[in-house]
Amino acid sequence: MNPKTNSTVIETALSGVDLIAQPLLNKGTAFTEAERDAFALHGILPPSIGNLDDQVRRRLTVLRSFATNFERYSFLRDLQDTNETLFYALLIRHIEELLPLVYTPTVGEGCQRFSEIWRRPRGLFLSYPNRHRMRDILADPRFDQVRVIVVSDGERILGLGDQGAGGMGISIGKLSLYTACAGIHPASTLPILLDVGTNNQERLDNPLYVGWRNPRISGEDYEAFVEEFVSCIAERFPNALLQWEDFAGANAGRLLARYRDRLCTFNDDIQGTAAVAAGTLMAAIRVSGSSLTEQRVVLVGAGAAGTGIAGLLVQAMMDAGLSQGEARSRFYLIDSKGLVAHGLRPVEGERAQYAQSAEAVADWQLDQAGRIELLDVVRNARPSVLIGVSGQAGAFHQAAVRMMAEQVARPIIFPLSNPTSRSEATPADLVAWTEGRALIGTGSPFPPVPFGDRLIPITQTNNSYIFPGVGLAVLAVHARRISDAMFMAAGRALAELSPARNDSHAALLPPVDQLREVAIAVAFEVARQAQTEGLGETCGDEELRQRIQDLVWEPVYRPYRRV
Ligand SMILES: O=C([O-])CC(=O)C(=O)O
Ligand SMILES: [Mg+2]
Repeated sequence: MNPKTNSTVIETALSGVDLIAQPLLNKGTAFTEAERDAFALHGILPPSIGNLDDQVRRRLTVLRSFATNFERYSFLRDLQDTNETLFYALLIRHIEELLPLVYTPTVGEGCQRFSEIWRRPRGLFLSYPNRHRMRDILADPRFDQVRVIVVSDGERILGLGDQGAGGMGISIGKLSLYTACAGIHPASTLPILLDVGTNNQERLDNPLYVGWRNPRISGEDYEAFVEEFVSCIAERFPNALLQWEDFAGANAGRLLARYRDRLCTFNDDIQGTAAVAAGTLMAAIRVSGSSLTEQRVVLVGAGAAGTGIAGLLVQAMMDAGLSQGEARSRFYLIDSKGLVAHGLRPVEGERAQYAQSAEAVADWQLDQAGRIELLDVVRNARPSVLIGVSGQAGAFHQAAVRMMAEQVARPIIFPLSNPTSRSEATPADLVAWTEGRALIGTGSPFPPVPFGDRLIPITQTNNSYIFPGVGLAVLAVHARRISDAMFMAAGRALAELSPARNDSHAALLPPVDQLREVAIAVAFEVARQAQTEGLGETCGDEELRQRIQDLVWEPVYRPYRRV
């Protein structure tokens, strides 16, 4: 194996079915006559010799013929495990059509039904019963080139909750985007699922379930297991990037805080979501003609993503001149117990920093349960920005959105929960309730919404605009750590690329088919920030551009030489 990044000739000792069985080396019908001679492939392959273009066309035709997106997802997963070059060529050339299959929303169903379609191993399952073998499992020389790892414990998959071992689907999907959007070589990526059991009774009762059939371990056992995992990763991959994905709220924040100074690591749901929300917000306020420091932000969902967004935006407001106290007072966090405010209820954890004071809400209306709900927050706080990371479909209800639209000319509304079924509101409703004035960003993709004689584009405000570029930056300058300022740089770089800069009717973020250009621009700014903070190797801008470019792997068939 060991194909070198973009090297022209690949040397391999494999031949015949062994060569074809390697997804990174397999070319299927595109093996040439000379290669069929040299690698003993005659007879194994049908006689017609094709090429990548033919293969992309053929697969696309088959893909489109399926009845459901889940079948398409499953077909693509199979293709990834049999011919990765073709998988990525297809994905990159048809990214707008395929991204929603490989990633949100369909990846959600892919995780829920993971056991049904499990066929070939991809990535690593590190299960609790195997905890003493972790070091040995990771020692496999197949992983020598690994530079980017995505790990999940499957407890909070998108807004779909605990999927146990099915969470592997999310680690695989995220890493596919590192390759599709940033050109990170597939051989340098490793999806990992920490299988610590599941509390999802449907999974536990399902005879097909492939995970460890046990309730989740928690407390000290869980902490010790994760500690062992991190120690093994730090030892085996001292220069790799470790991305935490879809851990449940309390674990997500705590693990990030514990490990962010020990290795090069970040949590995508906290920091990636925050950066894309901040970048899209900066683009939106330019359209609305207001400034960041004037915004009043209501956040529905006060878990790790919510406090991550608040944290980054508070910092951005402080960079723009507000004091910390002033900046924090602009935020209204709402969780399942209503507004997070002192005097009304116990307030603890990260969210306490953003709790409104008892005086500020003294004469606000409480509901029968003694809570302050969204409608009363909107009535009293008069927000200009409403962001949802709650996983609750319908949380942005008509009365609240209509009231917001009476109070501000261009309400900025981002229902960010995934997949589509968990979006806090549909863009069509938001457009209708605000007479087309809302500036909308959604976590999952939505089609444009017709309004009067125009079509309003709906911006997909998804982490995929951020993390691929962050990964590229880390590799380009061998970053040792990842700071919040690096995510701020990513958000700002993204805002600079907004099509709405030149046309206020355009989308807030570039279209999905420009994700590769976005990743390169984001990588450059993130890498420079790492250099400024002394967290990565320094070099001039020209060299940095070249380093980034040199990392970008293209899915094309390269010639092979037998060794
Ligand atoms: O995967 C996505 O689309 C965004 C994300 O991290 C999440 O919703 O957990
Ligand atoms: Mg996530």
